[in-house]
Amino acid sequence: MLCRTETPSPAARGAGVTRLRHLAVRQRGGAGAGAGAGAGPAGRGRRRRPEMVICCAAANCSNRQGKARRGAVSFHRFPLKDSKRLIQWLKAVQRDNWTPTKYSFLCSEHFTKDSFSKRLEDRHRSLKPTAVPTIFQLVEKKHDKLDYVRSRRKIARQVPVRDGEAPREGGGEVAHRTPSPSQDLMVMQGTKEMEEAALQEEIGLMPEEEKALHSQLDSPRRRTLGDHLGAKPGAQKKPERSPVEDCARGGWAGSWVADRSGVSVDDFTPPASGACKFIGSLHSYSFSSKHARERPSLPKEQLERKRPKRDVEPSCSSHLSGHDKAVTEVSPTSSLTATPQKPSQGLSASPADLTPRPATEAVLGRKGDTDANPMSINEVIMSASGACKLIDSLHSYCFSSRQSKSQVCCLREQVEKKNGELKLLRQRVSRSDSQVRKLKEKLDEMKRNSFPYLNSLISQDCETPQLNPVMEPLSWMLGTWLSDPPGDGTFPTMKPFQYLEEVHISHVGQPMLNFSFNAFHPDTRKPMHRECGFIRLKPDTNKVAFISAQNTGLVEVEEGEVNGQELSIASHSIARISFAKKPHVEQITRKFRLNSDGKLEQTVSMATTTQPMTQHLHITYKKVTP
Ligand code: HEM
Repeated sequence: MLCRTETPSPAARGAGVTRLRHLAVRQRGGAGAGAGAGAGPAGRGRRRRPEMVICCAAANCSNRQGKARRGAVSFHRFPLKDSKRLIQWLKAVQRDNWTPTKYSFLCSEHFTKDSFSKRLEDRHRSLKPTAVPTIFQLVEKKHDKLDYVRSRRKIARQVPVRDGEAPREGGGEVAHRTPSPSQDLMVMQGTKEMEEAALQEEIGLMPEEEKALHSQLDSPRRRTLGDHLGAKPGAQKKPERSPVEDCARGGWAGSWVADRSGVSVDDFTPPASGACKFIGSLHSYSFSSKHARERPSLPKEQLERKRPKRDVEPSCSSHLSGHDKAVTEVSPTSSLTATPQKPSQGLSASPADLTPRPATEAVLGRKGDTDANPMSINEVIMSASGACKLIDSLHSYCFSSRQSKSQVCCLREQVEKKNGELKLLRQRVSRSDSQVRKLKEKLDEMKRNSFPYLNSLISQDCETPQLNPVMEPLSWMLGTWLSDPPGDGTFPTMKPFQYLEEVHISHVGQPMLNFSFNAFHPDTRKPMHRECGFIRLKPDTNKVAFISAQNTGLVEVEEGEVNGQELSIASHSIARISFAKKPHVEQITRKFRLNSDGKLEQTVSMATTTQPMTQHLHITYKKVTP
């Protein structure tokens, strides 16, 4: 008897043993199993299916299918996909080290009347979506495990093993199944890390109280999984908790139920399949809701494609292998009181209330389900125990998908970051270009305002025009010159003085030179004497005309000759303003010479009305522009 009563009173233990007898396997054609109690017309096919008897998982409750008047007691699945409500149920049940599976039921006696939404004509009851069991006869826990083990050992001796198969040591509940070594490996490896990661993620979102409950559920799973991982190779792995296991408390009867050896409490806690069960019961909620709800009828080929390629499958897959083998040998039309769900049903449907149904309906599915074809191996795997397997597949797929998405997100972030940086750079360059454009426009505007003539005329042709050939003999005078050293001023009527002077001699392509002489005080730099005018050459001669206007009101023309790099001229005509200061100048002579050191030298002499021709100025200039 696999029943785990919290308080194994003698009566309860006796009831448990009695219930265990109902676990006898009913396999058509199975020598070791008698005719199934529920075997009906549906059980006449070539394949065999296990029979199951629904029993209540509540402690100290012996209700099972068929015990009471039909319809008097209904059985209801644990809300495995509704983690909040599941926790409420588990709190109410108060079973230690126990995890409900899809084959775990509570009978209607643990619910108040208002927990049921309706009572169908066929006496099936339907729980309200929010229903939580509240009616329990809780008992003390002492001796629980010991009695439980005792009862189980007793049951194990009573349950036949597979047809023609010798009892095995350490076989676990599914004694009649013989997984192959490769199938055994499926429980040894898998997606434990994935499950743990996802588990932690989910638990991390839970309130502390829920975490504690999860921890309570998680603990045996880990221990058992670790034990199995450390098991010797080839040893039979604990199968997924099957209907038999879940019925251990209340009287499951399944064809694979047997325990040939002494078993421990762990045998009835989620074994290697625990991780999967846990996922199936709690953690799978999110994944199944995400994936299965969106794709409730995920084709098996698609599932196979999405399942990670590896030699072994995680968690409950080990016994699934054996289960697979066993199931393929049983009749597809065997009577099943609790119908294995197809993948779509198992994942998309909410934890369905399950009251005993006719065998035919159970095999074919719910009313209206016309899929009466025998299920394939994969379907069966995903049916009888395969919710976990399917969840694992989805889980793994989801996890790997998450990883891929994460990588994609990382890449996308990098690309976006690069794009962002590039965009900023473009903006900066654009701003720079714009600023340069604006500055240039502003500068042009200032030029137009400050030098309207240049802009309108001279600036249109900035290049210096070629010197007119007529002026070539005087080309050595071209340029800007600065006094170096300061000039010397003298005259008999005045004290000697010094002065600074800047000279510009240029041309604009015309047959003449333009000049300006600007004298400044050497100390104060204040402007002093200034004059400007033109120098012309008579074409094809060395005759030069010097035309000057001075700021003193004197206008004069000097003429002379250019010989080499020396120009000697003397006043030809002098005019002045009517109010010019006296003494008036009457004659002027000048001499320009380009010295060997590159300096320009000028000497000015004059005669006034009071003084004979006497040197007034002597100065040398250095050239400051080409
Ligand atoms: C060809 C050009 C120049 C002529 C024809 C000229 C003519 C004269 C004359 C007629 C006088 C008056 C002399 C007197 O009172 O007895 C004079 C004075 C003077 N000149 Fe010139 N001068 C010339 C260039 C310069 C230059 C380039 C300077 C430099 C700063 C200069 C500075 C002076 C000074 C300081 C005096 C004395 C005070 C004055 O009367 O203002 N002269 N000049």
